[in-house]
Amino acid sequence: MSPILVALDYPDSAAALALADRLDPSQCRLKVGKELFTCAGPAVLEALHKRGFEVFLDLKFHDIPNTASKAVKAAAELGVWMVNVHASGGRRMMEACRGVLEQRTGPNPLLIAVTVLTSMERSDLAEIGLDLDPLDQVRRLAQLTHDSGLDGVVCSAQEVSLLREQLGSAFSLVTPGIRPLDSDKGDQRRIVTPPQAMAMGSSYLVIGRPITQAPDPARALQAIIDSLA
Ligand SMILES: O=C(O)c1cc(=O)[nH]c(=O)n1[C@@H]1O[C@H](COP(=O)(O)O)[C@@H](O)[C@H]1O
Repeated sequence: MSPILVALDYPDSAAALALADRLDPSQCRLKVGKELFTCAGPAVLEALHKRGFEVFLDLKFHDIPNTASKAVKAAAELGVWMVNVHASGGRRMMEACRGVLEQRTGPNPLLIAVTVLTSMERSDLAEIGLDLDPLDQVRRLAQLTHDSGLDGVVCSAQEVSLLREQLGSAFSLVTPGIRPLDSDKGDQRRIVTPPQAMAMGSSYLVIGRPITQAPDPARALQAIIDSLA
């Protein structure tokens, strides 16, 4: 199994399943985010599970502890492999989310927290009142996530080597903002190529448009996997 999580950012389940049918569940996992889940709901997860894929449900819960933790529990009951929250929801929110999973019997998803979105750079942080380098905020939120007992964080691969030193090898580092050299940056800002991201210590690479918008997505995925060898 490769470390690649393909982001199924599609407006309906037909388009998402058409792509899934061109991919091999032994080669990648799939990510279902806000757009697809809002239009297609839990049925699309069931359809992907039936095809043998493990799914990262990326809804980035960010709410009061009671609400966020109940949403995490509902996600766990859908049988997903990974689920996420925003670390900026704070320690009590993250501990409550971990707590509901500990109370369940049966398999639990990996629970990870988004630090600073990979679409943000220093000037974006300044506008929301955080006058600091994204790296410093990522390190702070990753430490808080770790201390709250979660399994890992979402960050840019640009931050991965320092986080590995800070938090050790067992902590999952999930990195979007991945761009092969020949692909468009789009709205992403803190980007890294797939081989660099792996070399720096990413656990998983989240890749959307460089695969889904390619003329032949299965080939684009294979080329990225080959580039990691
Ligand atoms: O949590 C995420 O997956 C995520 C966090 C983040 O900081 N940046 C980020 O791009 N993502 C997601 O990763 C995917 C990246 O897609 P592409 O930019 O098309 O490769 C999208 O589905 C985003 O929602």
